[in-house]
Amino acid sequence: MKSIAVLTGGGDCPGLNAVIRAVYKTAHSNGIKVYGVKNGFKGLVEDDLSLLGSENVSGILPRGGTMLGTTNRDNPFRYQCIDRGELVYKDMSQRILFNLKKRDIEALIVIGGDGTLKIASEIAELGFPVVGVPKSIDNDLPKTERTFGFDTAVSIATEALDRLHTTAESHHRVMVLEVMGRYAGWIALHSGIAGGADCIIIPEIPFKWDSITDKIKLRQQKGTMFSIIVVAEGAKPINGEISVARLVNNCPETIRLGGIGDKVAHELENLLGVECRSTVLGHLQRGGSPTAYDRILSTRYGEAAVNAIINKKFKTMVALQNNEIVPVNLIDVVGTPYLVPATHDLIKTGRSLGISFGD
Ligand SMILES: Nc1ncnc2c1ncn2[C@@H]1O[C@H](COP(=O)(O)OP(=O)(O)O)[C@@H](O)[C@H]1O
Ligand SMILES: O=P(O)(O)OC[C@H]1O[C@](O)(COP(=O)(O)O)[C@@H](O)[C@@H]1O
Ligand SMILES: [Mg+2]
Repeated sequence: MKSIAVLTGGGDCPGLNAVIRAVYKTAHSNGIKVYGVKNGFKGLVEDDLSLLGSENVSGILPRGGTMLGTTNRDNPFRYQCIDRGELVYKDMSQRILFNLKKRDIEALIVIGGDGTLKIASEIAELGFPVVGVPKSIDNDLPKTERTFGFDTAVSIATEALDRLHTTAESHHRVMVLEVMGRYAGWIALHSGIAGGADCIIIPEIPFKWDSITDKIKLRQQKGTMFSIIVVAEGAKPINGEISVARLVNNCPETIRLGGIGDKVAHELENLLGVECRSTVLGHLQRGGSPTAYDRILSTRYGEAAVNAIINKKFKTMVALQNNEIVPVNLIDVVGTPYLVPATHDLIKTGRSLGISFGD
C-alpha cells in the first residue's frame, strides 16, 4: 500500500480534523502517502484532491470543522449536472474510480454519517477498497457505541441547559431547548440528564401535551415556578407530525427538521398561562473545538482506519465496542439508524429521578 485518500462527508462535526490528523500521522509512519479529497464526494467527482503534508495537519487537532471541506448534498451516484442547458442527474461512480486510480490511490477512508457511509458502501461494492469512520453529532449509527462529535454536542447542549436554568429560575418561566439529532433522541437524552431537565422529549417516545403540563403543574404545586424542557428536533406529539424547517433539493435526505421547540413553548403558554421561551441551539452544537473525549475517540478511529487498510479489512467501518476499536461490516451500518431503545438505561434513570418523557 503506497497511497490512500481520505474524505469527509455529511454535516461537519467536532473531531473531523483530529481523525484526518491521525490518518495522516499513522499512514506517514507506515510509509503511505495520503491524498485529501476536498468537499466530500464532490471532490472525487471533480478531481479536487491534493497530497497532504505535515504542514497541513499541524495544529488541527483542537480545531472544529474539517480542513477538507464537506457537503451534505452531492451524491456521486446521482450527481447534479447541466447537460445542454438542462439539469440532469448522472451516475459519476466510474469517474470517481478513474480519478482515484490515475493517482495510484489504492484505498479510500470515508469519514461520515449514515448518508455518506451508504455511498461509501456502494463504492466498496464496485470493488474499490473502502474503510469508513463513524461521524455524527447525532450518535445515530448502529454497530458502534459512539460516533465522534456526539460528546462535544452533548457538552454544548448541557452548558446551554445550565444557562437556561438561571434565567428560567429568575423569571419563573418555562424554558424549552431544541437540540439536533435528526430522528434520534441521543443528544436530548444525554444533555437532559446531564443538565437536569424536567422533561426530555425525544422522537422515539411521541409525547402527550398532558404529560408535560402535569409535570410542570406538579413543580408549581411544590413551589418551583420554573421548568426546563429539552426537546429533540425530531420529536412529535402522539398522532401529530414531525416539524420540518425546510426541504433541501438535490439530496436523498431532503428534510431538515426544526420548529418543535417553538411549538412546544407556544402550546404550553396556551395550556398553562405561564410565560415560556424557546431556544434553538442549532449549529452551535456542531461548531468549535472537540472535547478531550472526542479528540481521543477521533484519534483512535483515524489510527484504526489506516490499520484496517494495512490489514486489508476493506468494506468495513471502525467502531467502538466494549472500549475497543474493531472493524464492522460497512453494509451492516447503513440503512437502519441507531435510535434510543425504550428500555435504555438512561431513560430508566431519568424516570427514577422524576423526569417526564412526555408519555
Ligand atoms: N438515503 C441516502 N441514500 C444515498 N445517499 C444519501 C442518503 N442520505 C443522504 N445521502 C447522501 O449522503 C451525503 C451526506 O448525507 P447526510 O445524511 O446529510 O450526512 P451524513 O453522512 O453525516 O449522514 C450526501 O451526499 C447525501 O446526498
Ligand atoms: O446543516 P443542515 O443541512 O441544516 O443539517 C442539519 C442536520 O445535520 C445534523 O446536524 C447532523 O446530521 P448528519 O450527521 O447526518 O450530518 C443533524 O443533527 C441536523 O438535523
Ligand atoms: Mg445523516
